[in-house]
Amino acid sequence: MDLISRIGQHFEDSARTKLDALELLAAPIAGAVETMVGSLVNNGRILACGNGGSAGDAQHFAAELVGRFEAERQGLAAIALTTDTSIITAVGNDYSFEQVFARQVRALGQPGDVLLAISTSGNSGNVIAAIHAAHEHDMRVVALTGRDGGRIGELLRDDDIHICVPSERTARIQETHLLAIHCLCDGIDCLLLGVEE
Ligand SMILES: O=C(CO)[C@@H](O)[C@H](O)[C@H](O)[C@H](O)COP(=O)(O)O
Ligand SMILES: [Zn+2]
Repeated sequence: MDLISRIGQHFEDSARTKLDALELLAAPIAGAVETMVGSLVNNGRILACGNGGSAGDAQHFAAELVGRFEAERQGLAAIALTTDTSIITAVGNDYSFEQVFARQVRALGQPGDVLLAISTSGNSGNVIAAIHAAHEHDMRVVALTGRDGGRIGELLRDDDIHICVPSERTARIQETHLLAIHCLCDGIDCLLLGVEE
């Protein structure tokens, strides 16, 4: 396949994955918006974590809450647990890489806060450990996963929210995660500000 055809295939696959996911994901995304707004209006914070491309997604989400998405509003309390290389290297070096997010959840998380846990496989050990830490702190979890949801899908509680992209391909799952993140940002603004457009 030549490059132009490959690129066309990526565009088509990406668009199809997103459209196919709509029916399955609209309700959990809406539920996640309500969960996050419920936390934010009660002085809660959203902590976000993930590895690789999902670390970028965690930071993207936090930037749009602390900064802004499309509407002008006050900054909202979100922290990406992926950005402080001193914390990540110290915890990874002194404890284990599995603890790099959990340690931060235990240090920063308060009851009523929300953990946004992002993993395309649903099997990353440090994201799983962060979910356990969040549960210990009476935090609810919004999990963005893919494939069959992996181990994360099995450990979520009834009041957590699972947004599981029905695809087997990491790139497609990540692309749909970004769409879901923008839906979260838009929904949060909509509920907080009554933004219609
Ligand atoms: O962005 C990509 C692949 O598209 C990679 O950086 C990817 O995020 C990394 O391999 C992650 O370690 C995968 O972890 P996960 O999504 O399975 O939790
Ligand atoms: Zn990627």
